[in-house]
Amino acid sequence: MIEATNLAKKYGEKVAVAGVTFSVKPGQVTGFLGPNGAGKSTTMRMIVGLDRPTAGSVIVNGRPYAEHRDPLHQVGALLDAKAVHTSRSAYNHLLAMAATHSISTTRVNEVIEMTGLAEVAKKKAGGFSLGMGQRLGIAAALLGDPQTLILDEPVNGLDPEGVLWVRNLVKYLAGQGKTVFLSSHLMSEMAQTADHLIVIGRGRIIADAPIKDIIAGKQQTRTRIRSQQVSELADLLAGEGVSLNSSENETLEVSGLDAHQIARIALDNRVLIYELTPLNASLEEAYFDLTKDEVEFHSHSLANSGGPAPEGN
Ligand SMILES: Nc1ncnc2c1ncn2[C@@H]1O[C@H](COP(=O)(O)OP(=O)(O)OP(=O)(O)O)[C@@H](O)[C@H]1O
Repeated sequence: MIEATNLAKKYGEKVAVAGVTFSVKPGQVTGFLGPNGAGKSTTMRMIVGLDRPTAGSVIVNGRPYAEHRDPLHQVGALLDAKAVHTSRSAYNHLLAMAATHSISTTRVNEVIEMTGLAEVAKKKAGGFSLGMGQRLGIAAALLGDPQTLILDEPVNGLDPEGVLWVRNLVKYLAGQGKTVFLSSHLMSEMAQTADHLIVIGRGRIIADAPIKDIIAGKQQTRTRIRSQQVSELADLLAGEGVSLNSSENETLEVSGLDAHQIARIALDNRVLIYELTPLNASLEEAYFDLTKDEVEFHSHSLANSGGPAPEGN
């Protein structure tokens, strides 16, 4: 269990975290989402005592991280996968960690197996690919079989098999009653992994709810229609509160009317429809809705910038 109370961090005049109160509960996967610079890493770093709060407090499993006598058994964290001795092998890196925390060599071998590092364990970590580095960081986080796991962008750089593995691993650990807190920018992945979400923007919590409620909170559901008479149908459906979008031939996306209403109008007007699909709002849409005013670093659309620079110049 992680409990933050009015937790705040300023770097000089820059407010990175603006006094957040939340709890991350055991037995479920809690996702931590937010735009670049929103304060996710800073919050995670404060949880494990790597950054000192400017105000407020955070406790893990009942006490501040630094007050635990067996920290690796309490909290496993992956915060910066590059934070290893580059000249040490993965095996020796984990062995050194284990030795200073009374963890057996058997457990070192176990986490190496679990994370798929067996073949490269004796190689220098400095030569690892991004994905291998991530696996080593996850191995280190799991070393003490901790009650609470904090993973900052754990799937960054992992191949599809690795992404699936992390998803299954964190779900399994949550199922064992552990507390799992992870950040990711991959919405589809988060949607499949997390039970609960905390969304942060400009250092403030903007949502803290079960993921299904966050997706359901996206107000307008859309329906996709396919028909050879889309323009006729569009005229029939148009009205106040209805929005219509036709991006493909014979296809119309409608919001403001449900599938039943659309079917009724089509039938009454003898318009033949060959597809009528309610489109569930995605986490990505809900996320964009929630964070649209909170993005610090905006990208420019390709349409405005004239597209990407041509290659080879
Ligand atoms: N050591 C530091 N010194 C000064 N400012 C910092 C420092 N670390 C973070 N910040 C600033 O604090 C804010 C929050 O940063 P943080 O890294 O926590 O965001 P984040 O949500 O993890 O972003 P990202 O998704 O890009 O990793 C940003 O504006 C960042 O520039």
